[in-house]
Amino acid sequence: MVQKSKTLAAALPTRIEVAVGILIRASDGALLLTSRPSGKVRAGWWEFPGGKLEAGESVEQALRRELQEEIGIIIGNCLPWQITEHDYPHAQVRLHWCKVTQWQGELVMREGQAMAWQQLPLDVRPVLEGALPALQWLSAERGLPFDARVYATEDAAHGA
Ligand SMILES: Nc1nc2c([nH]c(=O)n2[C@H]2C[C@H](O)[C@@H](COP(=O)(O)OP(=O)(O)OP(=O)(O)O)O2)c(=O)[nH]1
Repeated sequence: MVQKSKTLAAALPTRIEVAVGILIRASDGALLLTSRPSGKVRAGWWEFPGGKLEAGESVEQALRRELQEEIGIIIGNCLPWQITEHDYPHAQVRLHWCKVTQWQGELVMREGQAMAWQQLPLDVRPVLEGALPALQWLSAERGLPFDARVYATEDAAHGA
């Protein structure tokens, strides 16, 4: 039994820790979505900006670094919100969701992404499945209905 558990543990892929920022615009509560750059898995799909934690980094440190590197802003706050997990064929991820309401600098898409300020329900498609729980909770917070089926469909048009 011991040997079997060890083998099983060795076979399980490591869960990847990801820091994700929900940027909320003060004037109207809009949410920032960005498209995944070419060269990445699911290129062109829409997501909230963020990325993987590097060794020794906290969620806030990783989010601060990723948002500076990818969209050119320096965040002023990082309010931990939810933690979710999702299993993709390419990776098993743990998503650390933070709300961000203050930042400095102009948004610059440094990896050739597209960006869109969005109200719920989102107009952009397709959206990463791993982001759907966050969209569901955000919708609930705003008293809005949520239907996961309208997101993440392969045949839906890209972008709005
Ligand atoms: N940023 C972000 N990642 C998400 C969301 N939903 C979701 O499932 N993910 C997943 C997709 C990826 O498997 C993982 C993020 O990894 P990534 O490859 O984009 O990270 P990264 O920017 O550090 O990229 P790299 O250095 O490996 O090129 O988290 C989301 O809303 N935002």
